[in-house]
Amino acid sequence: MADSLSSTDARRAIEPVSMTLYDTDFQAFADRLGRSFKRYGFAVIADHGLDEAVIGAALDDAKAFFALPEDVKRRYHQPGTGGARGLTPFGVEAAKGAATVDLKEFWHVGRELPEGHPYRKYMRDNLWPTEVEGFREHLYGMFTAMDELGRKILRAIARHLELGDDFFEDKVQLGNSILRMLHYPPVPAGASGVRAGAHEDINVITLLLGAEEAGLQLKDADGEWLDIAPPPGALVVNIGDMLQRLTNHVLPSTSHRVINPAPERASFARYSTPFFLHFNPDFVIETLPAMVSDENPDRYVGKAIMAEDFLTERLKEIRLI
Ligand SMILES: O=C(O)CCC(=O)C(=O)O
Ligand SMILES: [Fe+2]
Repeated sequence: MADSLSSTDARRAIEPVSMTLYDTDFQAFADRLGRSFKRYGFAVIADHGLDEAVIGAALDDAKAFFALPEDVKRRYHQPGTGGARGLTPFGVEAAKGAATVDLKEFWHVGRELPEGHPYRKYMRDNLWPTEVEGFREHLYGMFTAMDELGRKILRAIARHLELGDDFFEDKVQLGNSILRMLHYPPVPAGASGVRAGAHEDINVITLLLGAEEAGLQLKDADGEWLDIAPPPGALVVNIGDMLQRLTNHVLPSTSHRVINPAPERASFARYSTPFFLHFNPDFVIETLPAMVSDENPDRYVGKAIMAEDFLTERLKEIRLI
């Protein structure tokens, strides 16, 4: 019998693009990726090449941290700071305009900058729990790996948009990017709220691992919710609002959510790890002239905004500041 919560049919499932094509036929990779983004706002990348040991170590440490007693975990919560670093406890974040909070807790790792760097005023120091050995090394290793892969993927997006392959490099190389280690605990029967309410990501692109545990859905152009069911180990990538805005919606930022598990998976936790790749804080987001046409007039005339100001506005909306 059809399950009304899982609406994907095979014809509409996102076809994975293999990262091996990146080296053998970059243009073909860029085109396939670009087509998927234009169609769904999402792409699925197989064979991403991230070191499994790096991913595994970070994930094990995150699981160990989330298993600590609540009062210990809460020592790493800094209320009112945008949740930029450390723990955001269960029951704090809510999707923009949502009535209920999301059924999740998460840990944020950000970029580390040398003493005296001008961007330090935008980036707080990371927090590192002393209870989990190796946490700092493993989590920052994962941050660095995701940051590099994200910049590599942006080269393909730039190729697809015909901007010059290194277009994004000097705009994101010190971006205010965030690695989010997410924990969705088991959902008790009759729980109110959802794991993650419908939202769009704020940033440039998001790289997501761990979405093979069911629940992630995107809202298709016709309003239908489609399951995103990546093959094991694949990377899900989506366009965020900042890139949608820069490209005048040529690349769409698509609404997505994580629905609660089916009864047979309700006693399982879900762990996923989005990396939110951001622009450098002082990059000004202003419609690219090449993305404006008669059919697609500039949607943001006179609305140039610095990446950091855009982020602050949006964090207020999701109750993080
Ligand atoms: O957990 C997931 O699969 C997606 C999470 C997500 O969309 C987010 O944290 O922005
Ligand atoms: Fe998201």
